[in-house]
Amino acid sequence: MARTKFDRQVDETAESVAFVIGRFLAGRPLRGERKTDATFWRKGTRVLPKVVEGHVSRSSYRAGWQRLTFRISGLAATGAGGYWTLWKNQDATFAAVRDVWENPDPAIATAQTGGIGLVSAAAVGGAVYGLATRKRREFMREWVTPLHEALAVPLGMSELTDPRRYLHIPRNFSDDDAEIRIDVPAHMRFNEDLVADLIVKKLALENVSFTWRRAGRDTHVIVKKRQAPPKMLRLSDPGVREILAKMPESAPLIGFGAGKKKVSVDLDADSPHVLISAGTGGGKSTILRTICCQFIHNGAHAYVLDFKRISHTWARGVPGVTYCRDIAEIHDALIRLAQEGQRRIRLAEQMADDVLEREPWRVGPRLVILLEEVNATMGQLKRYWAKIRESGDPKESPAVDALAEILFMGRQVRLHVLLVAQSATARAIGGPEMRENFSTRILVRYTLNAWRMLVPEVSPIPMPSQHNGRVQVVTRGRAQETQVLNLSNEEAREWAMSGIHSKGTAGPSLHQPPVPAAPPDDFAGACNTHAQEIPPTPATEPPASNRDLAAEARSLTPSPSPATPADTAAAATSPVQPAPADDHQELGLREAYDQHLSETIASLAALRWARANDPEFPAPVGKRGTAFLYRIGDLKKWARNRPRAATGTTDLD
Ligand SMILES: Nc1ncnc2c1ncn2[C@@H]1O[C@H](COP(=O)(O)OP(=O)(O)OP(=O)(O)O)[C@@H](O)[C@H]1O
Repeated sequence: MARTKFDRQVDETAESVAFVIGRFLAGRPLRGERKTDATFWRKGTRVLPKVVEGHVSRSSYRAGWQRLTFRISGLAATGAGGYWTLWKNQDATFAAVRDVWENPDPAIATAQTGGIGLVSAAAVGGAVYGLATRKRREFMREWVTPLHEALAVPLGMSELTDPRRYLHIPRNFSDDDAEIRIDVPAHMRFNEDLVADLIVKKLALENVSFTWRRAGRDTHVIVKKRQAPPKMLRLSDPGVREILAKMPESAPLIGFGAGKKKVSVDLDADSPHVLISAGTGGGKSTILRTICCQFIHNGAHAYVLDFKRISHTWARGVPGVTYCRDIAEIHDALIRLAQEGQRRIRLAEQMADDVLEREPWRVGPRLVILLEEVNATMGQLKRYWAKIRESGDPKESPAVDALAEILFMGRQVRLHVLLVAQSATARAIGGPEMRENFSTRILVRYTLNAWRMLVPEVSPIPMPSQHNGRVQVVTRGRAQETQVLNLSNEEAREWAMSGIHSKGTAGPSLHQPPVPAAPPDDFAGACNTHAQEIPPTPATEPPASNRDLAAEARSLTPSPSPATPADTAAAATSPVQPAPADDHQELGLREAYDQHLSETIASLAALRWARANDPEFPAPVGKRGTAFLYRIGDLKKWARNRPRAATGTTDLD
């Protein structure tokens, strides 16, 4: 008997139903098409090469038994639910349906209220979920997905494969004992070296080992750190003190990299300035302490511009350190330092190139400026200037300009800024071009945005480590993971004081003493009478350089001054000398400063600051227009008698 079309359709349908049931029970995809290499017992790790487009759902990676369990549970739950509502409680169900049918308004109102509640809950839940998974998404976007995109083709895998299925990368993969596992296809058609190279480059790894397993079905590679920097580095560790002592004068040790490799920053060879970017508690003060005490040990002079006032207690009273705590001091110090830089440039211009090359110390001793919390300090400097500036003064803070000027000065002037920023935005450091002046950058617990902004030339971004003291030191376009030498306050102090400055002499300050007769623009000459000579720096700095130390001998901070011979003479003679005739002159503050006080007071800004803040400041004796007039004799007397810094340190404590 001939089969009708209907019979054939029945057969085909029965066959399809049988297949679906078979697939259902076998835990295979119900549509029949296998998309991944998952089997009944094993989860899938990758999409099959024949699948070239379309979405591959998560369930496609599940093992057959998992799918079967899921399906049976689903069926059982549906069956039980149906039985409960439609069979066991059928009267109640029908009554409820009838009520809704006859009087739908309450049900609609409940649904509306419930809907609004549900939508609100979903929105809040979505926002919370978004925040909670932000780090994971960033991790996928920055490291896992790019690695997958690089590896899929070389490994002969479909690019549709979900990277999480075969790239097992822990979130803390930069930790010393972290282990990365990558499941690779069992076929032998890929190049191990190429794959290893891609992994190193895409995850920005250093010093890692690869352990391949190609035999059998569980084929994978394990990537682990072969050599990591030490977990902790202290001065008391064997050999560290000796290494520190042998470091070149221009290149203090920052710490150790992988394999105990010394990591240092050479201010003469690499970059004259160093940028340190770290969040609070990231170890900024430790890094500065470590670097700075080595410079002082070797004869440099440090200017600690510490708006927070207590970041570097180790440096208090250390010879060769000028500690500027309040904003007026920082303002003045920056201006003076820029002036000193200009003086050095002029001096360098007069020297033959080869002399400058051979004897760089001739321009003066190394001056290291520690600028803490640049973001906050820049803001304070601007506000301070807005408060003290008078009509006719430039709008921009001269101290901010002075910092920019110092940063642009070359390494020949031996003025170095160690600049610390919690978030070193281009604006905070004076514009994006300023970033170029820091060819050495130290980043700690950075965000990806901070890295992109500060180190755009190094990509991919190394995973930041949470380990205390673990930083990335970037020089010449290369990032080195480094464990920073952790010196305690006492050790840093001891190291700073055990070097050149320990030879019984105090370091100079930026103070200009109240002695007359120095030409106003001769910074060095003006200070010679005040500065104490620093003993020669062994090997690196011949004695000749020290004569220039007078150049720095101006203080911006008031504190009682021990009597140097010059000071004593000035102090002894000044009060008893009869006031010259012009002491009766009445002048505005600017004229008074320009004509009479520029030798005594660090800057016009300092004079204005004193007027606003010092209760001893002389009262005006008249007015010209809107400007107050002061008696010159009064101002000179006040300038002579005001408290000022001790020679060698401007530490107020
Ligand atoms: N090199 C290091 N080795 C070991 N631990 C370190 C190191 N550097 C910093 N730490 C740890 O981190 C802590 C904070 O360091 P530090 O005070 O230098 O950070 P900071 O960024 O200056 O902090 P803040 O912003 O609060 O001033 C230290 O007390 C120490 O425990």
